[in-house]
Amino acid sequence: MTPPLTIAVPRGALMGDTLDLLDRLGVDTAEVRANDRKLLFADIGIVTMRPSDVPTYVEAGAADIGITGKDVLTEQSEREVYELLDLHYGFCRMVVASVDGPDPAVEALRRLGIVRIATKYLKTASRYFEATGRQAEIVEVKGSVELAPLTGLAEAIVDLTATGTTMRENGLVEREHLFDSTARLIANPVAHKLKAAAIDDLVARIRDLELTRAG
Ligand SMILES: Nc1ncnc2c1ncn2[C@@H]1O[C@H](COP(=O)(O)OP(=O)(O)OP(=O)(O)O)[C@@H](O)[C@H]1O
Ligand SMILES: O=P(O)(O)OC[C@H]1O[C@H](OP(=O)(O)OP(=O)(O)O)[C@H](O)[C@@H]1O
Repeated sequence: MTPPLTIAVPRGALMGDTLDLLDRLGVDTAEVRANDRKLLFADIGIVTMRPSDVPTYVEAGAADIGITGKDVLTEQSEREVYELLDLHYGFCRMVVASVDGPDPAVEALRRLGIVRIATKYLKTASRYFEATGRQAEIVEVKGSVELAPLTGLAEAIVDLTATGTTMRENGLVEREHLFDSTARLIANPVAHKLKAAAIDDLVARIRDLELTRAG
């Protein structure tokens, strides 16, 4: 039988909790867990991908619904997807950080009137510095952002932190907090109408699970 919904499942940090949630909803995810390189599981309606690709697939209708971080949705705010639920896992914080001691970002702004910010989150960072009235040159890096202020590539970073371990091990301290992020359930707007019964049922069952766990 064809599954009623196709769901975009994030790989990486959000994958374990996402598969645990799907298991609790009665989807048997054993095949996904056992196949690290396989991407499409048509029999159970699961497609796996990088979290930052989830909004792309859901907006296009290649997946009816998907799960990704609020950080990803904030960065890709132009995507036409509906955010249906906060799933309360994948907790992390978007912050500005720089090396411990006198803040090099403050110093750069004072001396040059501009600060270099390294980040994977280009729009989030540029919007934040614009909104706070500071001139920033946003330098794109693809990962391990914490390296940038240690090497002189930038005075500060905009990045996620969860336990704080990565920042601590690299001698960085949090300077500003932009927002908290958790995993969110999103839906394609057309699927949300055409498959309303299946999506409403899923949302209700996730809410029930949360109530059961809270109680
Ligand atoms: N340390 C963390 N603890 C908890 N959740 C995190 C952490 N880091 C990131 N996340 C959440 O998990 C998502 C995916 O992070 P992960 O590092 O696994 O992917 P990635 O390889 O960086 O993916 P992409 O290339 O799509 O950005 C983030 O967008 C965020 O919502
Ligand atoms: O506070 P912590 O618990 O140490 O987590 C923070 C780290 O997690 C994320 O990295 P990720 O694993 O996504 O790797 P990345 O460098 O490729 O983004 C984030 O970019 C930090 O580097």
